[in-house]
Amino acid sequence: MASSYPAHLSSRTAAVPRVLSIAGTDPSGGAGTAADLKSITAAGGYGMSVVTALVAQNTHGVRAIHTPPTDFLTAQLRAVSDDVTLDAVKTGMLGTAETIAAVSAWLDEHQPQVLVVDPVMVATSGDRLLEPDAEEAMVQFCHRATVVTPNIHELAVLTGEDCAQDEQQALAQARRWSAQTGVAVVVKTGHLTSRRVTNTWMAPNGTQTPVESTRLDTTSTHGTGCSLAAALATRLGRGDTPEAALTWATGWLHESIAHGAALQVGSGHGPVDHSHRARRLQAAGLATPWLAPDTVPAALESPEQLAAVTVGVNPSEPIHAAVPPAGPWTASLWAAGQYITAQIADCDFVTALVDGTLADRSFRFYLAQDALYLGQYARALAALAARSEGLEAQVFWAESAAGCLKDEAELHRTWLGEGLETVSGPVTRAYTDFLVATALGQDRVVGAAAVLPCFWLYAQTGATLPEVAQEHPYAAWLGTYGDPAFVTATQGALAHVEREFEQASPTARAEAARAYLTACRHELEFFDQGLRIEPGQ
Ligand SMILES: Nc1ncnc2c1ncn2[C@@H]1O[C@H](COP(=O)(O)OP(=O)(O)OP(=O)(O)O)[C@@H](O)[C@H]1O
Ligand SMILES: Cc1ncc(COP(=O)(O)O)c(N)n1
Repeated sequence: MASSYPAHLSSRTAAVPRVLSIAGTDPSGGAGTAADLKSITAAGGYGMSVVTALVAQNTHGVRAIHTPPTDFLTAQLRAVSDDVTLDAVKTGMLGTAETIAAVSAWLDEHQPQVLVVDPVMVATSGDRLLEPDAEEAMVQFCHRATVVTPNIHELAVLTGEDCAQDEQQALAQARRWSAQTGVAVVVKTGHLTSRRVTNTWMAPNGTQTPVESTRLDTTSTHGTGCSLAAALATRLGRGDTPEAALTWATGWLHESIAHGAALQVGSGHGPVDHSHRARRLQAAGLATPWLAPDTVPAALESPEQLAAVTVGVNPSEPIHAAVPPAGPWTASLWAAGQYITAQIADCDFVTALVDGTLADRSFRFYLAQDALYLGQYARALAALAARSEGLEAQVFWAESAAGCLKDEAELHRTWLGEGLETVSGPVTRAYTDFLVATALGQDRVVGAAAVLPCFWLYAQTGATLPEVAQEHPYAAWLGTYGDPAFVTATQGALAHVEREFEQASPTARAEAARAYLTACRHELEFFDQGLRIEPGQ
């Protein structure tokens, strides 16, 4: 693949690439220049915009198009290029043959290193955005591109063939056209009906790099083509390889589409949420302490005092514990931690795992971190065994530690194979360091409370998972949650924590409650980290 890509591109890196969008407007903010600028920003670039046409449109469709004189278009283009070095240019709606000619004339003098052409012809609403007599000019214009991003209808126009009926036909059309023109094509199957949506980078030498994602059942797809092309231009302008750039753009767009409906913008085909990832990562990066100093009283005399602790927003209905508490102390731990149990059940990672839309890379990262986690969790359990006095407790924690190490080995054997990630991410490391330090260095009740959420919340997740079809991509993994031996182990852990609480001092109990709530939060972070990795690196 690298051999089919101009060498100067893969050797360049621009920290914040300067990216120009040349496109039409959408005052409702979902497509055109608005989508491009949001996408360029989301992809890590500095966005600039030259307007080809003013389009009166919203989520229902186009009402009117006003095309400013081409002289004015040229003036805009020159104003930018006289002053700013461009790392990438993306074109969208060009509208008329005159506009295409003006942009072509400017490109003759300012050929950028990356030119992504989205050959916009017809909007999602069915409205034409390119005059019919400009189609041939658009086809010729595409020859200038580094890569073109047609949907299957536009690909048919480019190639002069009938619209592809399936992905193989689309790939074959793109392969022929790319070989003839020397221009790469991103073949998009968004307009087909298969469960997977694949964006494939087709290089002129016929090399194909497919990037898979899952089809989302949503009407929030206004501007998806614009957004994909603008994000792709930005990542290429940054110096990413085509594979890395397309993987990033596809993964980011998937998240943006998935959360588009929540924006509640318009009543037609709504926009995608370009900023969802940025907002999510910003929230994940906040350094606010998880527990305010006075959340848990300094001493806990009774379980009722603990049950009354409120950390976050509790669910309106109390959550039923699939593995019941072993007594009043563990019942009050459950009550105090419900706000986080609810968040785990609703978190994006678990939701995507269950509906099958989780990216394979995120899943594999999670598994690798899980194996690393188990190796350290076993140490925390072994520390509890070493510090326990009664034989039964000693055997229970030691057997749990051994069970963990067996599970870790099994994870490697069955799921991970050789040569996968062997370094703990910061989220895993923070959790395991906390567990090991607590189990070794604090009162035993505190260590026992800290290791409990891993038993209890995992068992809860397992018990509340819906049945999934056999062809579900993660069916086999989801099946492992149902292991009855794990429920028995959780019951054992609950019984020991209950006993430790009964025997502990009020101040040690308070510390143990804090450790339990902190570990619950670590559980949430542990799932969520799978969505914080950078795709396409
Ligand atoms: N329902 C969906 N589920 C998941 N991803 C989607 C969906 N619809 C679109 N996409 C993503 O958006 C990309 C572009 O969408 P599409 O194939 O519809 O292009 P387009 O027709 O050029 O877009 P537009 O209609 O905005 O001009 C797809 O390649 C895919 O990555
Ligand atoms: C200015 C402009 N450019 C492109 C599109 C295509 O986007 P979609 O097909 O999603 O409506 C659009 N509607 N408006």
